[in-house]
Amino acid sequence: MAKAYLGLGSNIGNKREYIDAALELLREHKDIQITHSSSYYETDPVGYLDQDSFLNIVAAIETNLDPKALLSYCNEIEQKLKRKREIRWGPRTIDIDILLYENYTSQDEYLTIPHPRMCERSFVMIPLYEIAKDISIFGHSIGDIVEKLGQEGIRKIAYE
Ligand SMILES: Nc1ncnc2c1ncn2[C@@H]1O[C@H](COP(=O)(O)OP(=O)(O)OP(=O)(O)O)[C@@H](O)[C@H]1O
Ligand SMILES: Nc1nc2c(c(=O)[nH]1)N=C(CO)CN2
Repeated sequence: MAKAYLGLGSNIGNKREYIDAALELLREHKDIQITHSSSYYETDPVGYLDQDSFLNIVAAIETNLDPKALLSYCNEIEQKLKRKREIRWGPRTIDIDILLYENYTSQDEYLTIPHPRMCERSFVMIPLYEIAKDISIFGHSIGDIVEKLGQEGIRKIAYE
């Protein structure tokens, strides 16, 4: 089994329902177990600013799928939940990114791991830090990365 971390985000419609539906579809796969999931965070949009705030979480999984098969299942979930690609970094019902997959690295356009923009995104790093306090990415400890990013534009939501 390989350990991987997924970043999930939604900013259209009932954002929490989309995130929860994606988690459920991940759970339904026989080769994926969700071991931890972070709190939900309301986050200001990054990259393309003229859109609603996002709901973001990070989930830790154990999986027998290889990275490409995992990506293709994540894409399948995005399609099921009616994700449309219209504007780069624009609004979406659901987005699932593979952030890390064991010590695996890959750099092709179809799949780059670690996710190339993760370290500059507080909407990824803060929830990731909540469930993975001891990891390092590109030789930097996650605690240092999170401290540098700060807490601006991200608010933890206290759902029941
Ligand atoms: N680690 C990764 N996780 C998910 N998709 C990836 C990854 N690396 C490359 N990709 C590729 O990126 C393509 C575009 O993904 P997507 O439309 O979700 O980008 P985005 O979420 O809008 O932007 P960003 O990549 O900055 O998060 C996907 O079709 C996928 O093949
Ligand atoms: N706050 C926030 N901003 C984003 C997000 C996201 O999930 N949250 N995803 C993007 C493309 O992956 C672009 N911008």
